[in-house]
Amino acid sequence: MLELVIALFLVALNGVFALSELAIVSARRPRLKAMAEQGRSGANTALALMEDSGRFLSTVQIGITLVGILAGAFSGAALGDRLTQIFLDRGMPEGAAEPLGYGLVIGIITYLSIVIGELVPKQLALRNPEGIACAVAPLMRVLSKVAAPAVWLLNASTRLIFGLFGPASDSDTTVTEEEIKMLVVEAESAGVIEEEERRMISGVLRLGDRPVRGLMTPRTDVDWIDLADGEETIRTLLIETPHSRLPVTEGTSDNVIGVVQSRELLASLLTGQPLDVRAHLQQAPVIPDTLYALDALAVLRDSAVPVALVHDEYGHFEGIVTPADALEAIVGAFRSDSEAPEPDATRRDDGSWLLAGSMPVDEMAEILSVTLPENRSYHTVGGLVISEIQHLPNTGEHVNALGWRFEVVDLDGRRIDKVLAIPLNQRAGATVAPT
Ligand SMILES: Nc1ncnc2c1ncn2[C@@H]1O[C@H](COP(=O)(O)OP(=O)(O)OP(=O)(O)O)[C@@H](O)[C@H]1O
Repeated sequence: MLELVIALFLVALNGVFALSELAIVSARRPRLKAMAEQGRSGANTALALMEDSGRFLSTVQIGITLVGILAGAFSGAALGDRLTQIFLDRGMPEGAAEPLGYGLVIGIITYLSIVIGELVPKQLALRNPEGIACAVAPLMRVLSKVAAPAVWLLNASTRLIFGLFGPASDSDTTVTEEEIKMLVVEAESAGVIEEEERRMISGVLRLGDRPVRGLMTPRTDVDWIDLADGEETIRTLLIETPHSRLPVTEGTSDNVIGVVQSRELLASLLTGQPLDVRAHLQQAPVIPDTLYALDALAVLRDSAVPVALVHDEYGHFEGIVTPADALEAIVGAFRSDSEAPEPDATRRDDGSWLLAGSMPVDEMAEILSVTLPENRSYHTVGGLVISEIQHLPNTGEHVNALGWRFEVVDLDGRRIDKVLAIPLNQRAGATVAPT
C-alpha cells in the first residue's frame, strides 16, 4: 500500500513540475508586470524566474528526472514485486506471474504519468498561465536555490555544448513589427498602456508602411494660386483660405513652382504695395506619391518650408503633405477653429460603419479587422471601392469585398465621399457583384 501511495505522490510531483514549467514559460510578461503592480503575490518572483529562465528550466529538468528515476527504481520495482507475489499466491506459475505483474505496473504507471503527470497539468497551465505562475513561483524559487550547484553544472555543460556549434544566429532574437503590434495589443488589454497610447504606437508603425499618398491633402482640396490669377481672385482666396501656405502654379496646374505664405501677401496688400506673388515664392520639396510617410517626414524635417508637393510618376501634381498630416495619421484628426472635423469612421448601432471615402485604407482595415491584399494599388476607402467595382460608381452602388459589403452612399462630384460598410455575415444571401 505504501508503495502505491509513494508512486502516486511521485506522479503528482511530476505534474507539479510540468505545470510550473509551462505556466512560467508561457506567461505573458506585460500581464505579470501589471499583476505585480497591483500587488499580486508571486508575480515578481515569477518575473524573476522568467528573467533567469536557464536556471529555472534546469531546476525543473532536475526535478522531473529525479522523479522519473525514483518512480522507476523504487516504487516500480517494489510494486512489481508485490503484484507478482499476489499472482503467485493465487497459484499462477512463476513464468507468467512475473511478466504479468511487472507489465501491469509499467502500464499503469506510464498511463498515470502521462495523464496526471503531464497532460492534465499542462492543459491547466495553458488555461491561466499568469495566475498559476504566481502561485507556483515561490516554491520554484526555493527549489532552484536548493538545486543551485547542480543547476550551475547543467548550465555550464549546456553552454559548453552550444559553444561548440558557434554563436546563436541573430534571427532568433530579432523582434518583428508584427510581434511589436501583438505585444502592444496585449499590453493594452493587460492595462499596462492606455488605448490612446496603443493607437498612437500603431499609427507610428504604420507610417513606415504607408505611402505619402495615403495621408496627403489631395489636389482637389488644396487652395493654390495660379500666377495668371487676377488680383481680385487672389484677394478672395486670401480672405477665405484657412491655410498659411499656398502652392503657386504657372502655366499648367501640374507646374507647381513653389509656395507662398498668405501672411506675407496680406502684409504687402495692407501696406499698399503691389501684389507680387513671385517675389514671395519659396522653394518647397517635391516628393513622389509612393514615398513612405516616414521618409516624407524626414524630407519635411530637413526642409526650410514645412510643405511637400506630391507628384505622381507622370509628373502630375497630386496634393500636399505637411507635418500636421503625419501627426494626424498618428493621433487622429484635429479640430480646427472654423469647423469640427468629421470623424473618418462612425459605428452604427446595427454593427455597420459609415466611412469617409478619403479614409486611409489601412486605418479602415484595423477597425474592420480585415487583412488587405499585399499588392493593392489603392490607399483610401474610395480607392478600394473603385478598385473592386472597376468603374467610377454612382450613389447606391455596392460591392462585396473582404467579408464586407461596401455601399457608396454619397458622392462629391465624381469623388466617393461616404461609404457604408456592412458585415456580410449580417446580410444573408449577399452577392459579390456590383449593382
Ligand atoms: N494650401 C492648402 N490647401 C489645402 N490644405 C492645406 C493647405 N496647406 C495646408 N493644408 C492642410 O491643412 C492641414 C493642416 O496643415 P498645417 O497645420 O501644416 O497648415 P495650415 O492649415 O496652414 O495651418 P497653420 O496656419 O497652423 O500652419 C494639413 O492636412 C495640410 O495638408
